[in-house]
Amino acid sequence: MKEYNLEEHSIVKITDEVEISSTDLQVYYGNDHAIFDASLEFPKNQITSLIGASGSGKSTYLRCLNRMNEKIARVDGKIMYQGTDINASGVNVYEVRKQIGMVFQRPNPFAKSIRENIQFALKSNGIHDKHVLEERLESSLKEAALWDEVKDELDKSALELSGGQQQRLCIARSVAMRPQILLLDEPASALDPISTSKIEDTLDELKSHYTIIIVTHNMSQATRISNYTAFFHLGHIVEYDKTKNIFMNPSMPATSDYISGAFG
Ligand SMILES: Nc1ncnc2c1ncn2[C@@H]1O[C@H](COP(=O)(O)OP(=O)(O)OP(=O)(O)O)[C@@H](O)[C@H]1O
Repeated sequence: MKEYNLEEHSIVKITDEVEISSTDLQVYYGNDHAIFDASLEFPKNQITSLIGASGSGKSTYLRCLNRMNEKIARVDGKIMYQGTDINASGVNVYEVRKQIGMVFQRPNPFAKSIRENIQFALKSNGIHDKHVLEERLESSLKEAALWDEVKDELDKSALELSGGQQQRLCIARSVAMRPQILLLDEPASALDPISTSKIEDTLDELKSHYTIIIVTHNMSQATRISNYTAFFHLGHIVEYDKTKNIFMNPSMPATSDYISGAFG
């Protein structure tokens, strides 16, 4: 692979309202420095894609945004959300994760009914009113575009759903908590093209209510769904801009080489 000057980068300041941002974020796994000086601002109610070759640090960075890394890595730097640094002492990690939900690469529903998958976390958070629980069940499944397919079998095991339906159930489970931000780590990479397209349509609908940050290896997907894109290389954010600029007119040689398939 060609060597690039990683001291140089091109990161736009966004003009839209910022929902969450990182400043000079560093992540270390033991002695390995995995993320270098990552400063980014994410626009509210829009979709941002994180792209880059395998091992470039996309998932590590994403996981920092709701403190999923804190047991496995050392994280320095600030992540500001609603005026608070989420890593500051005294900040409750469970509250952070209620506001900033996460959907993983492999669908991971609980081995419970569809209804329980949605209502379990709500009940654990003190919501026991049956009317509220049923309303959240229906609204979340509708938001994740799954309601019409499952409304007559809500007590069926989630494990009997297809992979694509399971992933939409995981999205519904996240939105049931009424977060502000949804983080998704390659949510469609294990799915067929039709299920992928349904997930993309769902995300497009969801962005009017949620700020969405998605890791994807699929550059056509980033082009189709995201407003902004950040390109990662060897733990550095090399370029961040509106998606159309990243793909039509990249500023940095590494971005240009990556999107034209020279490596990755
Ligand atoms: N739990 C971990 N322990 C130690 N090192 C890790 C851990 N997770 C990731 N790394 C290292 O951190 C670097 C970034 O990995 P990361 O998974 O964030 O990259 P990525 O761009 O998301 O890759 P992929 O696209 O393959 O998922 C890599 O060198 C990886 O080996």
